Order: sequence, then structure tokens, then C-alpha cells
Amino acid sequence: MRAALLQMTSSDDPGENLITVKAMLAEAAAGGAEFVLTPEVTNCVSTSRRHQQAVLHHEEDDPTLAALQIAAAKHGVWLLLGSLAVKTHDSDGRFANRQFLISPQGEITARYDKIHMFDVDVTPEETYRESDGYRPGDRAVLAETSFGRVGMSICYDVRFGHLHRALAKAGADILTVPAAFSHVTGAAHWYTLLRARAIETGCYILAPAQTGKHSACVGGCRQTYGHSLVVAPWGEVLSDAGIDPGVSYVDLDVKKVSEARRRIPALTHDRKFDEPDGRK
Ligand SMILES: O=C(O)CNC(=O)[C@H](CS)NC(=O)CCC(=O)C(=O)O
Repeated sequence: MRAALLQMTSSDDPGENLITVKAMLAEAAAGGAEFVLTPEVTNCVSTSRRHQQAVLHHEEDDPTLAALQIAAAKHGVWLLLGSLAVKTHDSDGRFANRQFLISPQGEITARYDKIHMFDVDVTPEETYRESDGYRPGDRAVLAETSFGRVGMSICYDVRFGHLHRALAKAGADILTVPAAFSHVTGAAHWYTLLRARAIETGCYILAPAQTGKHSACVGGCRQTYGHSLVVAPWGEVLSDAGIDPGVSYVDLDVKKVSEARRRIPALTHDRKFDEPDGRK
């Protein structure tokens, strides 16, 4: 099974980003991909909630989602939208950071709202309060495809290994970790976290990423780490897209999942234990 990861530098203009994804998707399909994946917030990287209010939509009338359902069907590929920022019907006006799986018939077969919010001071100058703008999800999602089961996560979720363990124990063969990783934390942690999640779970990891300097950011330009990564179930890095936008390909063999788990059956070795003293 050939997968293609689309590495992007999304702007804060969903219309412009849609044109980019459609072109990359056509290229990936022509390159033989059956499964195409896009990064976190494919449709809009913005630091302004006011701007997001003006340009984002609810899922049911999001023009990016509708156009990409048609495009997936036209090319006959499975399409994982790493995430789209979409409006919710919550009274506090927060958005959802939502991942979609679209079938080769153009139907949405799964959706996942990012659970863990990046409320972090990376440096005194670089701070994030994702939960100000986004409503976190509270449900892990495993999706069926013709090539295996896909466990969904997004970006900062990668630091919460128990989520990926739960997905693997529920039957995931492939874990998705689309990202808009910060440049600083990416350089320090990106490879190690993704390889650890692969090794712990015996899953393939597919991590399409945002890269470079994103335009039109209020309060400083956002810079993301890039290096869209594919890791095999045994932990080898199969593909690293570097820092330029573009399409990278990898051929997956889902048999490698059971092979890795046969060699190290740690997923079946969980034991119950008492919490450490002092933490009831
Ligand atoms: O705000 C948006 O536009 C979309 N969301 C993101 O880009 C999110 C929250 S700011 N980024 C991350 O989770 C980076 C995690 C990270 O860098 C780490 O775990 O080190």
C-alpha cells in the first residue's frame, strides 16, 4: 500500500490552501498513492481568533471539506485530512481541531477532535493557549480502511502515549500524527516521540507536517518544524520529508505490524499496579 504525505506551509487563507492541497493530492494520486494524508490545520494556520471567525465554517458547510470529498472520489484515494479548523455550535465560540477520514467514494467515514490542547510556554516569547480557541475532544477514534485500522491522533497528542497504546490495543495498525509542531520542540523531541510511539505500539506512524514560516500571523510569525515522518512498527524511520513543502511517498506492508509485535509482545504484557505512594 502506497501512502503519500503532503507537507505544507498553510497560510491563514482557506481558499488558497485548498488550491494547494488539490494540486498536491492530484500529484500524489498520479504517483500511485492509495492513502493521502495532510497536516494539522490544513485549511488555516492563524493566530487570530477574529480572523478565524471570519474565514472558518461549520463542518456541514465547510467548502474545503466538500471540495476534498469530491477530489478524493475523483482520484479514488483514501484521504486523511490531518485536521481542519472548524466552527462548533458551542456558545463560547470555540473551534474544533478535527481530523477527517474520507473514503475513495468521497464519504466521511471517521472524525476525531484533538484531545490534548497545547497550552504551553515554549519560551517566554513563544507561548500557546490552544484551548482558548479550540474545544478539546474526549473520544479516541479507530477507523476501518481497506488496508488496515487507523488510530487517530493530532500533534501534541503524541506526548500522551497512553492514547496511542489504547488505540493499538483496540486494533490499530497505523497511527496518524499530523502536526504543526513548533520549531523549537520539534528539533528537540519530534523524532524521539514518533519513534517511541511506533516501538511501544508496533504500529506504523504516519506524521504529515506543517513546515516553515506561516504568513499573516498576528503577534509574530509562526514557524513549524516540517520533517513529515513515516516510522515502521519496529521503529525505523522510512521517510523524512525535510523542510520543503511537497509530497513524500512510502510503501507500507501491514504484515510488519504483526511481525514487530511477535518479536516484542509488550502490548499484551500490561499489568495492573498500585499507584506510587503519596498519589491517591
Ligand atoms: O493553532 C493552530 O493553528 C493549530 N494547532 C496547533 O498548531 C497546535 C496548537 S498551537 N500545535 C501543537 O499542538 C504543537 C505541539 C508541539 O509543538 C509540541 O508538542 O511540542
